[in-house]
Amino acid sequence: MAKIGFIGMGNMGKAILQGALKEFPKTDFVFCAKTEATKLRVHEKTGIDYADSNAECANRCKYLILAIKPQFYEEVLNAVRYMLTPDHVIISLAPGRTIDQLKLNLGNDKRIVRVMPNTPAMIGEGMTGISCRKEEFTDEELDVLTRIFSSCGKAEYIEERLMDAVVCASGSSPAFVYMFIEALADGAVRCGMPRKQAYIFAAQAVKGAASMVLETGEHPGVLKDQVCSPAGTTIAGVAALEETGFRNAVLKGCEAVYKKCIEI
Ligand SMILES: NC(=O)C1=CN([C@@H]2O[C@H](COP(=O)(O)OP(=O)(O)OC[C@H]3O[C@@H](n4cnc5c(N)ncnc54)[C@H](OP(=O)(O)O)[C@@H]3O)[C@@H](O)[C@H]2O)C=CC1
Ligand SMILES: O=C(O)[C@@H]1CCC=N1
Repeated sequence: MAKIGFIGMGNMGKAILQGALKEFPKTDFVFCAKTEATKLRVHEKTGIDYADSNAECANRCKYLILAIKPQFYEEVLNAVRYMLTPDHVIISLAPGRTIDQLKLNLGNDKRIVRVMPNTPAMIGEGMTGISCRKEEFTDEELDVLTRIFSSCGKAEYIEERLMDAVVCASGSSPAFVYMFIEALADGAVRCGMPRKQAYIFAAQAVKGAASMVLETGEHPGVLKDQVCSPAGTTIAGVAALEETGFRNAVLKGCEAVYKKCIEI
């Protein structure tokens, strides 16, 4: 099996590497980062070999994962461009960068995969959208891609036009959920619960509710109705949230994410 290379070992690079190490032997990996400090830290922790430069990293792998922030793309692509061949599988994590834009930059003969993971990948509970022109890839290559991203949670192939929606639904949304958990815990603290305990109760409620949606396959509205007793506590809370435009606030958040994807 050919090598899997990472350029960037921050939040997402480390999370994907951690998952993929369960699927592939250590010797299959090589990485590069900007600073020596990151290279040494990751090498000491994982035993994975690192490259001296981004170009060397690209030269030593077949699957190249670009785990850098979008603002560093130009710099990194300029450094690796002449090492990339049509045999490389180039995997971009950047929101908003289309396959066409990347091909325009790197050459039409280059094969690009767009993925949108999320930070729960760090604990094997990620959700990743994968998009590529499948006809450009062999079954073995598609299998390797699935294995890499399934190793850190769920992974699904989607049409590229849905990539910005994936950023809303699962890429950025963990931040919204953490804000919700924080707010729930504030509410419980206000009612007298110690803060540490409040985070556990709130987070477990969110985790349990999410698992109910996934495991029962029920419509979220039906599951909500099961919690609301007539003239009970929950419906009083639901009514208050609706007054403040709770759902609309979330829709507005998603709209802002979507707009930023287009702009970026
Ligand atoms: N964080 C998230 O929730 C998600 C992020 N993404 C996408 O994933 C990508 C990576 O994001 P994230 O992991 O959060 O970013 P981080 O800032 O956590 O990590 C970025 C990494 O890139 C390295 N880097 C920066 N410049 C260079 C360079 N010139 N050459 C080589 N390496 C470089 C940094 O090196 P060093 O450590 O040495 O500074 C660092 O290891 C982005 O495109 C982001 O949009 C996608 C989904 C979710
Ligand atoms: O905020 C960002 O741009 C990245 C993409 C999705 C999550 N984090």
